[in-house]
Amino acid sequence: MRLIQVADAVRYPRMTTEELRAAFLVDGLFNPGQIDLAYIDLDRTVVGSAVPLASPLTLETDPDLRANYFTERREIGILNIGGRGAIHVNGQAHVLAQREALYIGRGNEHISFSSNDAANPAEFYLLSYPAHAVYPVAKVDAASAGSTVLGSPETANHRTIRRLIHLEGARSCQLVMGFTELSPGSVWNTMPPHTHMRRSEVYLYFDLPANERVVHLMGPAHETRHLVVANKQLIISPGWSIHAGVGTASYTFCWGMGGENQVYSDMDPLAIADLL
Ligand SMILES: O=C(O)C(=O)C[C@H](O)C(=O)CO
Ligand SMILES: [Zn+2]
Repeated sequence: MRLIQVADAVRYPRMTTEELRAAFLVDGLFNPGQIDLAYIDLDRTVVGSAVPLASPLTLETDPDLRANYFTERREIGILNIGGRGAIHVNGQAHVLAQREALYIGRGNEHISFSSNDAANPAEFYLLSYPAHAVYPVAKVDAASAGSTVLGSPETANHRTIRRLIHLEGARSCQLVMGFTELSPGSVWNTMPPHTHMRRSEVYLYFDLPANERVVHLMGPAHETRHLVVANKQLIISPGWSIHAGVGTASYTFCWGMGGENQVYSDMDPLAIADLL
């Protein structure tokens, strides 16, 4: 498992583009026929992907976790961004269509992934944090997701936020997870921006055409930087950083958070005019 060491707010202003990308951007996920995992030293986040082809893939523990099995002390949120597939938890199959999610709580020893059609494989995105208690395995489909429409076409930020794992939905210890769909013609996410020192956040950008990019903004309001992000790349956002972006085309992104407060609306809002 790769280890990613995130930079702090003091070191961050002097970092080069290459250093910023190494500390805050994760790529190389979603390899066909593989499970890929990365451990981030911020809120002990594990991100990963599973793309099963003809044979199922089993989620093994990793020596770095010093755990007998992956969810011995962890919970996982999983969003399928590919074709139809199934997640098998202790022998029970949970079928997930595209954009459906599964919460797996602590204490589930046997987890594997399969695709219905190897030619159009499921692409499971995994986001995991330590868990202190057991919450039940729960599937979340589009109909049961909480949704909020924000922004407007005039400001190119019209979008639908879909909350999958949260206080009023599938319950968890610290994970809060969902995805945001940009409406056709809208390209801005999370603008005006916010921070939340109580939680770090991870953004996985997807459904972005191969030659298009998202210019992701990070940093404290008075010291912003950008990261140019391609499809299926992921951004790590510490509590002190804004997380917003503008695409050269519409896209979708999965957001997920870990920390000590699961209230989605617990944000410290910033005005656009505060940004430097
Ligand atoms: O477009 C948005 O606005 C978002 O999706 C915001 C994220 O959900 C977020 O930052 C939650 O803290
Ligand atoms: Zn946020």
